[in-house]
Order: sequence, then C-alpha cells, then structure tokens
Amino acid sequence: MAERLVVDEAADHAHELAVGLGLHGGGGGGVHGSGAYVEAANSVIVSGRGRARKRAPPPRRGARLMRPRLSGRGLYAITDGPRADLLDAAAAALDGGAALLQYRDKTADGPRRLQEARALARLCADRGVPLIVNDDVALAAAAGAAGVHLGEEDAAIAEARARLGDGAIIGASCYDSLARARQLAAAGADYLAFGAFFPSGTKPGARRAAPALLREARALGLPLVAIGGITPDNGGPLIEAGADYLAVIAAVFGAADVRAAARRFADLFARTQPHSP
Ligand SMILES: Cc1ncc(COP(=O)(O)OP(=O)(O)O)c(N)n1
Ligand SMILES: Cc1ncsc1CCOP(=O)(O)O
Ligand SMILES: [Mg+2]
Repeated sequence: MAERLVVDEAADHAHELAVGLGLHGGGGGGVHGSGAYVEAANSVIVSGRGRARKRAPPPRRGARLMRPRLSGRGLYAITDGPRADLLDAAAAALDGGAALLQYRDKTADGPRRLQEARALARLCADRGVPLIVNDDVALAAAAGAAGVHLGEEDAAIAEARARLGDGAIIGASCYDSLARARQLAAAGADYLAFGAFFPSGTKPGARRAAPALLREARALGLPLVAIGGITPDNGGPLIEAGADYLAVIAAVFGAADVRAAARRFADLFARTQPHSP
C-alpha cells in the first residue's frame, strides 16, 4: 500500500513534468498519462526525486499501472464538424464545464484536421481536460491527444493501444449491446459508450438503446458514456441509470451560447446522482 502511494505521488509529479515539457497531450481530470508520462513516473521513482521514498516493484505483466486512465463524470462535449470558430466554440464548452472534449470531423481534409486537432490538444492541455480524437488513431498520435474513440468501423483497441501507449484513453462504442461491451472491456477499453438514447439529428440512423442497458453495464466496472439526442432536459434519467458522462454534439455546439449550454449540463450533473441498483 505504501509503495502504491509512492507510485501515485511520483505519478502526480511526473504528470506535471510531462505536461510542462509538452510530453502529454491531454491530462488532468483523473487521467493518468501517455507512454511518456508513465516512463516519466518511473524515472522519478528510480531517481528518487520528488517525494518518492522507495522504488516500487515492477508492475505485473498486463496490470494497469497506477490509477484508472479516466475518472470523474460530466459533460463529454463532441465537436460538430468543420466550423470557422472551432477553437472559440471548444473553449466556450470548456469554460462551461465540459469534462471531456472529442474532436469529431468526418471530412477528408487531412492538413486542416491535423492543425485543428493540435490546437485543440494544446487548449485542452492548458485546461487540464483530456482531448479524445474520433475514429483516427494516427491523428490522435500526431496531435498529442489524450486518446481516441473507436466504433465498429474503426481500428481495433489493440492497434490503438500499440500506437498510443498504455496511458492513452481508448473509448469504444457499444451501441445497444452488452455482449459487445463485455468484449471491448476485456480488450482494454477505458470507457464504454452506449446509444443513441434519443433521436439524433446529427446521426439520424443511429441504433437506439434503452437506459436499462446502462444499469446492466455498471457491473463491468468501467466509466459509462451515453450518447444520442441528449439535452439537459432528457439527460437526468441516463445519469440516474449509471452514465458517468453524457456525450453531446448538437445541444452544446449547436447552441447560440455554447458556454451556457455546457453549463446547463454541468448543473445537471451537480444535482443528479446515480440511483443504486
Ligand atoms: C463518446 C462517443 N460515443 C459514441 C460515438 C460514436 O462512434 P461511432 O459509432 O464510431 O460513430 P461516429 O461518431 O464515428 O460516426 C462517438 N463518436 N463518441
Ligand atoms: C455520433 C453519434 N453516435 C450515436 S448518436 C451520435 C450523434 C450524437 O450527436 P447529438 O448529441 O447531436 O445527437
Ligand atoms: Mg467512428
């Protein structure tokens, strides 16, 4: 236990170092590191710097190092495609209290996507909020994002983990399937996303899921994300059912006042708790 605390202390110190050195694209909010971050944590332990007092034993093969990569709850704001004011809109969502940000841009404009993803990664690092890139593992790596979100048409978790490292946040779409959620949890997903829970103008053809699925998925022990047509007015029951994060596009980035829209979700989380099973 004492050794575990030493590891955690060293990790905190190394996190600051890694962010300061620009080694860590995301960070804060309970996220623990990229590959560089984990290496930095270990070097702190080995060199005896900071408050580290004793060298920790090497982690068991396959064991998760230190704390989970994602903890907490709140709004998971997802960008809504090309827009001239992307950075300002993203900053407003963070000002409003978004706990996670996803860069989702389905265009094939590689140079613009790279430039935007890098700018968002810097913004998020400054705010201590993880940036997740949708679909594109290579873009997440090139931008220095905290992680990637993968659906059924995207790369496998193992491929993303190999490319992004042990500290990356890898989220996975489970749609309406608990069986798929079990598989993805076993494959190393850091959060499980379900939905769509409501009709979505952003993705009209999205498969639908029912809130009871969230209640069942709690047993998997990973953070749960709900997506699809979510607003501050309909999101409460999803939190009560077990959603740690509400992933939202239109009700945040389609709002005239993005900051105020994000704030309404932050307020919803502040006043809503999960129901016990
Ligand atoms: C948090 C979150 N959950 C689900 C999705 C959807 O992913 P996917 O099914 O791959 O669909 P696209 O977003 O790629 O159209 C998501 N992006 N984020
Ligand atoms: C990407 C995605 N996957 C299922 S629904 C959806 C879109 C969510 O956007 P909105 O919050 O605008 O319904
Ligand atoms: Mg996808």
